[in-house]
Amino acid sequence: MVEKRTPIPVMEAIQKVMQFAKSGKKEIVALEEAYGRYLAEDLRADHDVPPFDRSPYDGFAIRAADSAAASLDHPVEFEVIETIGAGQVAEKEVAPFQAVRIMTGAQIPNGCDAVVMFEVANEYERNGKTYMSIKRPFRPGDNISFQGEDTKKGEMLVPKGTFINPGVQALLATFGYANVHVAKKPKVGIFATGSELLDVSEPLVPGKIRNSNAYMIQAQVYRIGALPVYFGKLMDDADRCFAAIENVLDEVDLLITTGGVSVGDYDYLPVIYERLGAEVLFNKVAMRPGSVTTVAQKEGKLLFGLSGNPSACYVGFELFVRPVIRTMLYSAKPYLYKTTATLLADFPKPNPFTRFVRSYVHAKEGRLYVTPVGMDKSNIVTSLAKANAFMVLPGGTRGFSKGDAVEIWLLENEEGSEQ
Ligand SMILES: Nc1nc2c(c(=O)[nH]1)N[C@H]1C(S)=C(S)[C@@H](COP(=O)(O)OP(=O)(O)OC[C@H]3O[C@@H](n4cnc5c(N)ncnc54)[C@H](O)[C@@H]3O)O[C@H]1N2
Ligand code: MOO
Repeated sequence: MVEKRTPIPVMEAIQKVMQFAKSGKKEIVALEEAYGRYLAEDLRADHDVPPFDRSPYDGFAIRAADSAAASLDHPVEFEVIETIGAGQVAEKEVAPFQAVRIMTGAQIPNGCDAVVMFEVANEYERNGKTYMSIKRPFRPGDNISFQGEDTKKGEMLVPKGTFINPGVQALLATFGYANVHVAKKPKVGIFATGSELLDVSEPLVPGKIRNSNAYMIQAQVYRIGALPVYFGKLMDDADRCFAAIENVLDEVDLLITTGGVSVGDYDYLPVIYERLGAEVLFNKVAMRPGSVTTVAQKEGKLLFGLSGNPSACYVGFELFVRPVIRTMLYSAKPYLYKTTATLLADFPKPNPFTRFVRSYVHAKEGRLYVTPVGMDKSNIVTSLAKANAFMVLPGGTRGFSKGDAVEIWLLENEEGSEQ
């Protein structure tokens, strides 16, 4: 007799898994190697940026008060006493009605409090001296890039868990972080199970199919910033599966298997979890696809038994594995980014279980629209290639119609959600 499994709600299943999600290890990398990693420490500004008042334009630094009487009819004249470029500091004291020729990025000379752009000044020579005149007054602070206007000392720069994108990279360089603490990439072990599986380069023979899950899961692992370790495929043989899995368990931070979790004669994962002495957290979830997703833990290490069916496998990864890995990478928002969109086609299927429909989301005139892609069955591969989101239809609902507002979870958004 085949055991009868009781499905648990998706959110409950996610919570059960997340009880075992904890922050991962850290390592130090050189800033130039840090792109694409996740910060493992909060970074605060240890100085102001800009670190001094500076000129945002090429022009003349003046004392604004001297320009008060300037008008079209009565220009005010300044003697230009020196020139400074970015990286140089003025050497002379600026007296009333004197100016310093200043280039973009140079420190504002002591006593000066405004910059006149070259374009609005008239520069000329007289008796071997340089002068410039202006035809309007300037206020203190005009055309000054102030110390600390970007960031003040002590402010939070980037919290831990931040994805180091080119902008973050620039910020870290600005503050002198030549080396940064990043999350060590969790090692994710992967086995594909099934005697029907062929390698990608093998020709098709009757009854066999190519192993697509291994490649898909490795890419999903890379996409969220972890390191896949593919151990190959396993035949449907309980003893050999057990030995292979037990053998690698110490080497990885978590383990994913695909296939073999349903109730068929060759679905050996339940047997293997038992032999390993692992606690099964659940073996049936009220979701489609991926209802057979099984998760077990052994001494806190999570073992994800994802479905063999490609779409079910994909969904199981994004729902259960992703938030665990993102938590290991210090993210406070480890879940797929959630928002709503307008449905562009009728979706008449009823939803006894929560349904995750592989969909394509696009924006038009400031609104998001969602279209289901391909067939909505768990063995379908083509829909995965077109999907950039899941349309999430709650369990217990009937069909949905074109024009309905529906929940969507974005697959390619770097920013995640808290829940
Ligand atoms: N009597 C029942 N049968 C099934 C049930 C059920 O509740 N009662 N659930 C069905 C559902 S839903 C799903 S989903 C599948 C899940 O089966 P498994 O996760 O145990 O996976 P397998 O049986 O090993 O394979 C399913 C399917 O996927 C193909 N496959 C497997 N591995 C790969 C791979 N690496 N790359 C590409 N395709 C793969 C495999 O050939 C099968 O066609 O069970 C239903 N049955
Ligand atoms: O687990 Mo199956 O994927 O519900 O279709």
